[in-house]
Amino acid sequence: MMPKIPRLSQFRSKCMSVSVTECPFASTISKNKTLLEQPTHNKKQESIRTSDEIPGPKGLYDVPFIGTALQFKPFSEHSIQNVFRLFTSYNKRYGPIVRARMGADHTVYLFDPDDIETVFRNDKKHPSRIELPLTKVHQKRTGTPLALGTLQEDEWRKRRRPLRNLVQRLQYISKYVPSLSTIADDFVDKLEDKEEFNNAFDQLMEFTSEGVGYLCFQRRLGHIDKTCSCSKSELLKHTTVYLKHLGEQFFRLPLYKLFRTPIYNSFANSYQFIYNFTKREIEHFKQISRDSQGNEQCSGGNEQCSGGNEQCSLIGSLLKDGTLSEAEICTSLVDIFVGGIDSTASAMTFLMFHLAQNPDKQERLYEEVKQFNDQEITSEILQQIPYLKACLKESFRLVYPVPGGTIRVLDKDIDIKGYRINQGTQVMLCYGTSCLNEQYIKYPESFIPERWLREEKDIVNPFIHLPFGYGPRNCLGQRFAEYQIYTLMIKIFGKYEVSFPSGKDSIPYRYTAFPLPTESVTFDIRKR
Ligand code: HEM
Repeated sequence: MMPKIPRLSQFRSKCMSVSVTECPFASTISKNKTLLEQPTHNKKQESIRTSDEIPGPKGLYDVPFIGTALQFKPFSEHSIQNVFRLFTSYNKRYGPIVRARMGADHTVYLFDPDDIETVFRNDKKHPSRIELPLTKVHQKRTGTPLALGTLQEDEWRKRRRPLRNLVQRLQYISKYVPSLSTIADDFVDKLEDKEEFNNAFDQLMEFTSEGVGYLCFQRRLGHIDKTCSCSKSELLKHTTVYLKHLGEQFFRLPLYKLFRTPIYNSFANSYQFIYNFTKREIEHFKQISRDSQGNEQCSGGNEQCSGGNEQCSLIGSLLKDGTLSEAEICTSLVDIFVGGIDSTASAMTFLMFHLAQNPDKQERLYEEVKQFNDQEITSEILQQIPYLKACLKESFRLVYPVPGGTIRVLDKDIDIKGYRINQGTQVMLCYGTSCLNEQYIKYPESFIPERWLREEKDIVNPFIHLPFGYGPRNCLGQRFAEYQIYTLMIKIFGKYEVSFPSGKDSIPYRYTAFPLPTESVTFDIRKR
């Protein structure tokens, strides 16, 4: 169940009354910053205007495809990999509701958290997402089931239900925390006697693939190699190639629809490798089950099971559930495996960066986590780290994990800011840019984890910061990702002081699906 988010009206009055002198962060923030302004209200309009009247780029910019191309380099300063900057410029130029060309169709961009809330609250039971063109072509040619993220309606519901009952269940995922703790210990052992944590993003991918691999296949993949800083695993190599093509598919001319381009072949080859690997794991599980016939199988809900039991696996639980075919189970495991690698590694890279840049915040975190650093991390410990959770949330706000926000396709007509947006329209909910807009959040440029702590958090509208999405189509792996991040960060920040090499003050990145560093990242580390 998603936690219920209160409506904005319940806390707006409090939010509006905060002044700089009352601000709990006043010591760390310069006082000449603009105060939070009142977000625009939805006013009842006397006559509703059509969506054609929504402000946005017009003329040549409104011509299908050409209009989209003109918004990007070399015709403008914006690049496709940093598309959220284009969204920000729309907001500045046209206001809180904008309509612009995206390919053949129009997309409506919403920036006001009130309006984002309205769309989410009108989400149907089976929210639609746009199709991934490369994946779709691949599925047509090979006949493999489509990924969960691209399914719609009943097909999506059928696939998501058994996964939701396992991967989103606290009790089920908590079983994996001790194993994640061991994996984190192995990872931190690699840093022993080192003064640098080099190639950090790639190394963190090894950690996340080891963790999510354990969730999917109930065994260690051996990606954390103490002797080298970059795993040579074929599986990880293919996953990296697959994720790259997956993320870049929107930014390429879809020539692969006409013939098998080198990019298509590389994508298909990597997918097939991961799929075959997963299929072998399923066969292996079935063989073990046959060999130990008569032993009771654990579907993951067993209180006594630590998650280390061979039979307490996601594969076993999905086979036992029986609603998905074996091919669908295989595809679902691939979805989970690939979904949890670069996403979580990117989140940790930027969290470490923000903490390295803010030593006072890092010190507060150290005080919170130092007591747990030598222990096996348990789900109880993960209830006692509010500051680490706030740090992650704040880090996500500054480097949004998805470019700009999320897309929904409207299921019915909705009236927003006096305009009728018709059923079937693609709507981009731009909370990923609004959370950096001082109209909606105070001191947007500053890293202030404190704003998310219980005492303070209700001064921020929750609908401007949803790093894992919202509603029935939210991120399936949110809980697992968070557990992985918390476990490793406790181990690292409980033992090391982390800083960024002098002379450097940023990590250049670009978005594929997630923000990925464009150059190797190194942190300086000093044992406490
Ligand atoms: C920090 C890490 C992660 C971030 C920031 C993230 C973010 C997201 C977001 C924003 C969505 C779309 C939600 C929406 O449209 O409302 C999503 C979907 C999804 N995520 Fe994650 N994710 C992360 C980690 C993971 C992990 C670890 C897994 C697997 C264990 C995973 C599996 C998925 C899947 C399968 C979907 C598609 C869900 C569907 O369409 O039903 N993600 N994620």
